Amino acid sequence: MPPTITDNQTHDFKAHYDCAHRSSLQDDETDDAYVKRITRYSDGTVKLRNSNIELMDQDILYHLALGSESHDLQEMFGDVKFVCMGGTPKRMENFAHFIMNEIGYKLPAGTQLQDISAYSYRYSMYKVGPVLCVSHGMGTPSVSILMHEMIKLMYHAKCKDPVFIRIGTCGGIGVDGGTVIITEDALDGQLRNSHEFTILGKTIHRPAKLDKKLARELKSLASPDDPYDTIIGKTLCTNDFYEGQGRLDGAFCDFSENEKMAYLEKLRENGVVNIEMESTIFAALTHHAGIKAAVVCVALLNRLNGDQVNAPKEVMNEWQARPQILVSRYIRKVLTHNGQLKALFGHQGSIKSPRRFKLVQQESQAHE
Ligand SMILES: O=P(O)(O)O[C@H]1O[C@H](CO)[C@@H](O)[C@H]1O
Ligand SMILES: O=c1cc[nH]c(=O)[nH]1
Repeated sequence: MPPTITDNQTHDFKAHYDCAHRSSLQDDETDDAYVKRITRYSDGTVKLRNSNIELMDQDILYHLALGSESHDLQEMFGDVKFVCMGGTPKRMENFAHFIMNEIGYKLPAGTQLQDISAYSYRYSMYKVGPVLCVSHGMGTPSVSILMHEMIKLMYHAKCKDPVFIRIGTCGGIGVDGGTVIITEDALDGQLRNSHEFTILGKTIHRPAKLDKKLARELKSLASPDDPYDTIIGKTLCTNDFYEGQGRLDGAFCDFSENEKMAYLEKLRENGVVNIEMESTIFAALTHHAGIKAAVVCVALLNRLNGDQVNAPKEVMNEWQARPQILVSRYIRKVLTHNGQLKALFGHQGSIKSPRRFKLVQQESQAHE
């Protein structure tokens, strides 16, 4: 059973979590080995931490418009290695076109990229060989629902060791608009490195841990030739864009500009470099599922200078391509290392290709 923590214990959740968790370990078992044992079969395919699912005749992934009986999920998704997520359907469609070009993937003759989840009218999903590109909407509830269904999809499809990456936007703290930020630790509104869940009326916390090695690997793929900075730092995850992020320009505001600035300075002193709205739930659920994950966002503004997102549309489109370029370098690197890029797609190429993004994006917009 996961640890249960009551309200007055939340300050001590880490000790409590560690204690409950340690009691499940077998002799001499490390934490990593324990998580691997309960979340992976011996061949690396995803194992669910919920035995109810195995007992069901069928599992309907309602918000994806897919089902374990209505679709051959293993045939459709069994080769997926990377699940890339971001807020908007358009961003993920653009990314699908971009990554298709980057890995040289060819769709079967006469076919086009299609939104697999179109009939859910909730999320959009595109598949480009081993890469799934999925929109997750805004905020915790939307991401949480998607994550449950994506993790179950990985299980039904028998995917081996998938990597999940959120490709997002954020407000920077002391960093210029256009800076790419890789999350080191995701913090909640009270600066705790966990996500708070209310389950059966009880408050529990799950650690919001991302894969540090993956974060460093992504950082190493930033090129000195990139005309922007790529940094690693802590990310604050809030439940709101306006008051929740200390903005003065919401429909309501009961704090002063001085109070706002003192709060943002406090965040900065705590190593927070950006604010967005999905990182803790994304980190907590991937960690709980034993899935390697990262969050890469681009800052749309420096919150120390203001609240309004007012960069021109073309500038913002170019900024939003930056995390996608970094993630595509990573995907190419992994596929190249596994010999898959050449074997699957007969294509090697270079892993640094920011200029190509614009072309692919323009082509995809021309198809709208
Ligand atoms: O750009 P995406 O990934 O949608 O994410 C960010 O943008 C939204 C707010 O504008 C929030 O969901 C925040 O996390
Ligand atoms: O300031 C910002 C910009 C994008 N997304 C956020 O959540 N906050």
